[in-house]
Amino acid sequence: MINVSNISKRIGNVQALDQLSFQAENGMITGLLGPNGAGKTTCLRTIFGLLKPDAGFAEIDGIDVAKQTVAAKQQLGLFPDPFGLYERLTPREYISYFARLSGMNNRAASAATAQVLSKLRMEDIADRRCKGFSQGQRMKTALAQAIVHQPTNIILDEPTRGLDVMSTRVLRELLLELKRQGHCVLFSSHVMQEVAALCDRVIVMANGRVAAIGSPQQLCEQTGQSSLEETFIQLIGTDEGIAA
Ligand SMILES: Nc1ncnc2c1ncn2[C@@H]1O[C@H](COP(=O)(O)OP(=O)(O)OP(=O)(O)O)[C@@H](O)[C@H]1O
Repeated sequence: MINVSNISKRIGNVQALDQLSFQAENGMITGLLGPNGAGKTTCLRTIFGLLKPDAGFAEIDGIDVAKQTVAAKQQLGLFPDPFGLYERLTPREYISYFARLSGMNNRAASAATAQVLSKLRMEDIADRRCKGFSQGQRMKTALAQAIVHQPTNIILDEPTRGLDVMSTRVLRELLLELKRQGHCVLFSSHVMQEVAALCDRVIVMANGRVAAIGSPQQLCEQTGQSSLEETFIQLIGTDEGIAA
């Protein structure tokens, strides 16, 4: 479970996060939806311990990220940019390298790598070099890297940005599978339909703040709108920077 409590963060002259609070539960997909500049990336970077909040705190399974960063990150996986894989390595080499970086010895890293390769049904590509991989194969490798240390929680920043339709579908299936396995999945997006199709709960963000929280259906009910598009426009005040 991820708990964001009253986080504020100023970057230069911009109040990127302004008393932001929400929870993302296990066994659910939670979406952070907001227009460009809403603060989504800043929020995820703070949860991952890359940025220190000016006020407030983020907890991963009850562990304060700023105070016990290493312990908190053991329960957290960050989905990396699938376009930045080490091309000369095979997925098995790449994933086990990251498993060792997370503190596992060679034997544990090999076992964890084999397990995640099987979990994501990647055995057929496990020992091929990543160079030349399709987007879907890259994405599976990137996701395997994020979850090889078996974190309960996974965060993804705009994971479908730049992906083709097929790869987007692969990623959606993978996220739903992680949810079924009881993981807490938190991802950011500015694509409305993606959030509506995948998320159990949506945190609508604008100007570093929570504009509304609820399931897609609850958000429609709250605003009295029948379409999500109208709902988000009403909540955020504009549709600029939000994609259908
Ligand atoms: N390193 C930085 N230097 C200056 N301003 C920054 C920096 N990082 C973030 N900001 C500002 O903080 C605000 C929030 O940015 P953030 O990247 O978190 O938004 P976002 O919701 O992820 O947007 P996008 O959908 O465009 O990626 C923006 O106004 C942005 O310009």
